[in-house]
Amino acid sequence: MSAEAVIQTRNLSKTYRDFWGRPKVKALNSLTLDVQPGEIFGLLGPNGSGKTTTLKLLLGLLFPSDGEVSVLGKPAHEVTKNERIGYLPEESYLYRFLNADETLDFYGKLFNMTAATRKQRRDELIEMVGLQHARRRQLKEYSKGMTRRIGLAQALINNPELVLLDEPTSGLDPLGTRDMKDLILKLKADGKTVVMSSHLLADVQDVCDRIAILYGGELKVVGNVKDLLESRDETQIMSSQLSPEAISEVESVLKKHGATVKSVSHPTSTLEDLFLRTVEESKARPGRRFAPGEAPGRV
Ligand SMILES: Nc1ncnc2c1ncn2[C@@H]1O[C@H](COP(=O)(O)OP(=O)(O)OP(=O)(O)O)[C@@H](O)[C@H]1O
Repeated sequence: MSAEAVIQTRNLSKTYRDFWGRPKVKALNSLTLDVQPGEIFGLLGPNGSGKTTTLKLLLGLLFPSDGEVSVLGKPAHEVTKNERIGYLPEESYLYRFLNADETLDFYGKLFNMTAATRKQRRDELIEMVGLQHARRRQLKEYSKGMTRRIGLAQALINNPELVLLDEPTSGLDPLGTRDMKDLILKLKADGKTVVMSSHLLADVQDVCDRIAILYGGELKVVGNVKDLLESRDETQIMSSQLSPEAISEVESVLKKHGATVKSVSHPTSTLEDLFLRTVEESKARPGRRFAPGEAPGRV
């Protein structure tokens, strides 16, 4: 095992048992992986592939059936290490009748913070997650996006070194998703290690340095996102608009070098990019309408 990894699992397995102790579901089968300090690591996989089980094993909320797991240099079952971890569960269980200030104050007390530290941390976090306007509203009035934000603030109350996020963008609209992704990138910029589980692939691609894909509780793919997505046997050259004559000249040069042109087209952006540009443009110029087929320019 490498000494510096923030998370190390070796042949980690979990079988859920039924009431009688008989094996029911093999949720995780021999998972071996390392997460390095300062990286954003994505755990991907379809429903039921073992992502949440893995996060709960890291937190020591579940005991492995087999294998080893260490987090921040300690065995996962040592719950004192959780003081250095922030966890955003898939569903945050927050007190509906508290407001944002009271919620963070409550969790600050659980970490034995002084009143002055609690106030400072609360102000920093509320600003970071953009809830200043709603800090005195009860959480029962919060939208899904606002609930996710206060959940993240709560997970960060102890200024953790490692942040575990279970489906951080699920149920958020594209604006909320963009904000959450920016917050995750900010955590990395602040030197934290982030592990996030998701089945929303575009979100993972945008923020993660490395990913693991689980299927049926088994690790199928692990690696650097850019390396995994790069197709090394093809070359892409992007130029400004070319005339048909120029394109045929380029084709003949390529032929001379034994290569073939597979396609000539205009690059496309993503639907998320188009959506966000439309919202930005609508905010900036409320009266503006786009003709069918027209789109706001790239920012
Ligand atoms: N407490 C439990 N008892 C029995 N089986 C469980 C329990 N928790 C999870 N499982 C099963 O273990 C498998 C892995 O579940 P897990 O929640 O880890 O998957 P996941 O990848 O997080 O799924 P999702 O994307 O739906 O959140 C599934 O087959 C699930 O039904």
